[in-house]
Amino acid sequence: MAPIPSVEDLPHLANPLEDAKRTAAYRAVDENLNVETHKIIGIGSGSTVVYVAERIGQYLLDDKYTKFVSKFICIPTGFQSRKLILDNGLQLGSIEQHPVIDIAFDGADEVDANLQLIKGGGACQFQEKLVSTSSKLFIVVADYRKKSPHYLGTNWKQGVPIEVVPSAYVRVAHDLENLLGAKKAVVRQGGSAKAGPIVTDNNNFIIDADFGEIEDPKKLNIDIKLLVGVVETGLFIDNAEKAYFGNSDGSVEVQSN
Ligand SMILES: O=C(CO)[C@H](O)[C@H](O)COP(=O)(O)O
Repeated sequence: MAPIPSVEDLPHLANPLEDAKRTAAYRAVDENLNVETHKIIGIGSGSTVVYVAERIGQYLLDDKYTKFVSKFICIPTGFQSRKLILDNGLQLGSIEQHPVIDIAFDGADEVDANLQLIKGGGACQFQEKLVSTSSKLFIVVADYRKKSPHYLGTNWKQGVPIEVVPSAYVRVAHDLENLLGAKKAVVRQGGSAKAGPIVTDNNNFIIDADFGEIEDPKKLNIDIKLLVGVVETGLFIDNAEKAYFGNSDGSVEVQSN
């Protein structure tokens, strides 16, 4: 028996930002996961959702919850999240087998006051969108830096991540700049870890398109989706139910519509 550690008694992590991420994730799980009624769980990608999987893994080890949590089927949003599920002893499933998800948790790059999101900093937004829009309840976990002071694009300056079919990247980048007014649309590179573009879990490329501050994310999302060659955008519209923002002082702000 390993009772679930209470959020208040946790030893500090290496830095306050990690503490903020962990507190947000643990509270999001504790306050939204219903072990008796939820069976199919979506697990997103990024550094904050690591603590979501960790918390659900703690429930699994607590005798009070084992019988429920051992029956959970967790649906990943990519390679990293598959590994998180397995490393925490949870059961892995696929969205083909479970197209309706009870609850999904994921991180975000920026969240506005209406709970519209930019996602895809980790290049997983297609599968993240597939999972979050297949979920009856979608909960965002983030640290305080992700809360937008105004429009999307105020804090997240890297641009809207857009997954594109590789052969269409020049055409899409051109259309983003010339038809939709992006200031810059660049194919994301692998950096020192890889020569050439990043290839997503679906074998596509990512274009980061800088639209500055985005006044109407709903319209922009539709406009981008209509471009030939676009697989999915990193604008998550009218999808999230709540966002948990962890602060470095240990407090958590919960935003809901
Ligand atoms: O969208 C994502 C990956 O594609 C991530 O959820 C987003 O980048 C947030 O990551 P982190 O929790 O590390 O800040």
